[in-house]
Amino acid sequence: MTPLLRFYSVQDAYGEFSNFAPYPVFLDKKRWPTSEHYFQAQKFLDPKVQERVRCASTPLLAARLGRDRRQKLRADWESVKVSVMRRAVEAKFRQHDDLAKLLLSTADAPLIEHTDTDSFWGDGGDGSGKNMLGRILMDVRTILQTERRP
Ligand SMILES: Nc1c(N[C@@H]2O[C@H](COP(=O)(O)O)[C@@H](O)[C@H]2O)[nH]c(=O)[nH]c1=O
Repeated sequence: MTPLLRFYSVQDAYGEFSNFAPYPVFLDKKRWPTSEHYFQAQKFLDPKVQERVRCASTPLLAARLGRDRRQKLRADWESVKVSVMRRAVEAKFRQHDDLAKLLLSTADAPLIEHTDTDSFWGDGGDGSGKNMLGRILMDVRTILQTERRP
């Protein structure tokens, strides 16, 4: 059995898989400093608010802006958030070949966002979470494996 591969902090092993890792993505005709900036900005439909998130100086500040409920969340957020994340993560790995190679080097290892602060995107710390970010990474890995198979 391939051992589980857990990641979370940018500074730790496989921190490149975190949305906070400093890999810009180009999407919707704009450059986003991290996939987190893109993801958080999509919570809002107002282009001015999106732009404020895009220009946040760190991914943590982008996440704070995205999580600030003084700004109204778009009404359909719950139904679109997984596809938004998929789009951000796929762009990140397609646009940085070093990252694509790192992802492919994990072969068939289960990828787990290991954190007790998030049981939707992460594993909830005890494995009870949905690990949606890990699942999306594994889906992107499958796409890249299929495309690059000789
Ligand atoms: N890595 C990481 C976090 N986790 C990330 O937060 C995002 C989900 O945000 P939300 O849906 O607003 O709760 C998603 O990218 C998830 O991977 N949160 C943090 O505060 N610090 C961090 O280092």
